[in-house]
Formats: sequence, structure tokens, C-alpha cells
Amino acid sequence: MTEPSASGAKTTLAPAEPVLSMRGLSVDYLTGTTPVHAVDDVTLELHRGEILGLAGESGSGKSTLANAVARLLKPPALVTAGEVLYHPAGGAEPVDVLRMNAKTLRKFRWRELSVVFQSAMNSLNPVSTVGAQIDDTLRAHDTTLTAPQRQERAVELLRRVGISADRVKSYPHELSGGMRQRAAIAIALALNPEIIIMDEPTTALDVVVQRDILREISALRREYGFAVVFITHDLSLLLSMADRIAVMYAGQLVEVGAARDVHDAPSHPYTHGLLHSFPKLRGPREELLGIPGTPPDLRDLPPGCPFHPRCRFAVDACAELTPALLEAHSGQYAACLAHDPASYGAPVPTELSGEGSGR
Ligand SMILES: Nc1ncnc2c1ncn2[C@@H]1O[C@H](COP(=O)(O)OP(=O)(O)OP(=O)(O)O)[C@@H](O)[C@H]1O
Repeated sequence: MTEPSASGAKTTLAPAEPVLSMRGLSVDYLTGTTPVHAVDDVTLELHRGEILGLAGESGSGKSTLANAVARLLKPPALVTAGEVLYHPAGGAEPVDVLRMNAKTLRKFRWRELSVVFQSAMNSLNPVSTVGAQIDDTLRAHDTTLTAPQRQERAVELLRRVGISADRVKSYPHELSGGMRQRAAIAIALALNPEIIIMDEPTTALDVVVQRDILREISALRREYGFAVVFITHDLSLLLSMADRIAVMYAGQLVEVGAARDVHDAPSHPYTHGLLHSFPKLRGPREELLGIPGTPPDLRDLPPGCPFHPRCRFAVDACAELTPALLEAHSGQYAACLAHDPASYGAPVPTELSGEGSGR
């Protein structure tokens, strides 16, 4: 696969310097007689300080990819190929997260990378107050802090995510769903990591709380400068908050680009279908085309492009050739033969050409 370049980032907060590089990453689930290829040869960079949105239907491999990066996979999951390079600040040599020993990994987690899951109830300890949980995290990873300093920091962190100081002594069950999610974010921020992986962190919350928390994540990111991998099946949500978007289909990366470009001119038919599956907030009304059919069985992908049976732009070659991730437009990459004129044998469909998008 061609590695996406850095040129597409939307804001100045997303410089092109990588903090994490996934290269040729593949993960299988070894269940039954045939492995499930949940992540298939993914090459993707996370830039320092950016919000990278990871989108795709349920089962496309988003969580598996994130868990592989955080070294949270458990059997039957197995990384079968690839590396995940962490680039320390200050230009030190990159380190392969997948090959870190237990001691290095303990330091890497929380200090450099933390994770916020969909259900804070699963990550928070039900028998410990939120203040104590922040304190535990700080004590385990930063021995230079005194108890009063840790307490001060716990109050400050909770304040940063919108929880008042008097809640420090609350147990998770005493908090609303939104507050629990905020507390989980506060713990993730405790050691000031460079990377935070958020796996559907607001999906279980109502829309108003979700919007508030997303706004706060963006503000915190600006203030602290961490990079976020934000996972959701809700592409419209990502378009409003991410700098860049990576779209997964059947375990593969099918499109990567700046959020605005992906929104204005998707270059992969799957992204195009996702974008036309929900009504636009602005602009003229459009027919909702959706995506026909269902995702393939990851044990037995169709030959050629895995999306071709559902693709309205497919030509005969799509059932035979596996498309590489190629630059479709400047800074925007798609794994689609339509952008490879020699193989496609027809002009790029207008819908995928970027024409009319004002670029
Ligand atoms: N423990 C497991 N054993 C076997 N297959 C699994 C296991 N966990 C996940 N899978 C399969 O791996 C594929 C990718 O799953 P994954 O959860 O990574 O997708 P996802 O895009 O995050 O989906 P969702 O949005 O529903 O969380 C799916 O086909 C899923 O069924």
C-alpha cells in the first residue's frame, strides 16, 4: 500500500509529523477452522496533535485495530503482520509498540497512550471513588508527585472535564452516564499522554451530552496537544470534529483524507455511500442512496475489491484486481480501481472525481 502523505490536514493543530505509524498491520481472530481477517494490511499514520477519525460499519475492524495499537488484544486475536511505530517527542528513535516488553509497555500506557472505551462502567472500578482512581493512576506512573499534589491534580483534571470538585469522592454508580464518561476521560488525561484512543466514547449517551463532551474533547486537545484516534460508525459526527478521516471496510483501509475533503468529495464508493446514507445538514436536498447489501464474511472475502459486490461503480476488473491505496486527489487516498485508469478501463465516475467540490 502507498502510505498516505501528511498533506491533507485541515487545521494548523495537525502538523504532519507522525506520532504513531501503523505499517502493514494485520490481525486475525483464530476461531473455528478458518481465521477471521479482522484487520488486513493497514498502513496509516497518526499525526502529532490531530484528531484522526476512524469510521466504518459495525464489524469493519475499527476496535480491533485500536486494540492492536494499544496492545489490548487477547486470544483468539493474533497480530499476524506489521508494526506500530511510536515516535517519541524530541526526535528519538521510533519504538515498535508491538515488540515492547512488559516493563516498557507499562510505562508507555497512560504516559504516552491511553484509551477511553464506550462504556466507562467497564473501565472504571465500581468500588473506588473517581478521585481515588485518578490518584491510583498518578501514583502508579508518576512517583515524583506527593499525595497532596496528586489530590490537587485529581480535582483539576475533573474540573477540566466539567466535573465539580465535590464529586471527587463519588463512586461511579453515583454519577450519570455522561459524568462517568467524563471521569474516564479525566483518567485518560492524568499522565498527559501524547495519544488518546477513544472507542465510541459517546455512543451510549444522549445527543446533547454527546455534543458537549465532543466539544470538550476538542478544547482539551487544543490545550494539551495530544493526538486522538476517534472511533465511531457515525461518519457525520467525525466530519464535524476530526482533522482527518480514515474509513475502514472489511478490515481494510479504503479511504484516508482531510475531513473536509472526504466530506466534500469522497473518492471511494463506500465513503460516498456512507455519506449518502444520512441527510446533509446544509445544502440542497439529495436522494439518500445508501449502500445495498451487507458487509462480506471476513473469513471468506470476495475476490478482487472486497466492496465490489455492493458497489454501483464496479466494472469487471473490480472482481479480479485488489486495489491499492492510491492518491485519488491531492492528499486524499482511496483503495479503488476507479483511480487507476489502466485497470479500471473507464473514466473516473463523476461522483468520485472530486469535480464540483470547489477544489
Ligand atoms: N473474539 C472474537 N472472535 C472472533 N471474531 C471476532 C472477535 N472479536 C471481533 N471479531 C470479528 O472481527 C471483526 C472486526 O470486529 P471489530 O469489533 O474490530 O469491528 P468494529 O468495526 O469495531 O465494529 P463495532 O463498531 O461493531 O465495534 C468482526 O467481524 C467481528 O465479528
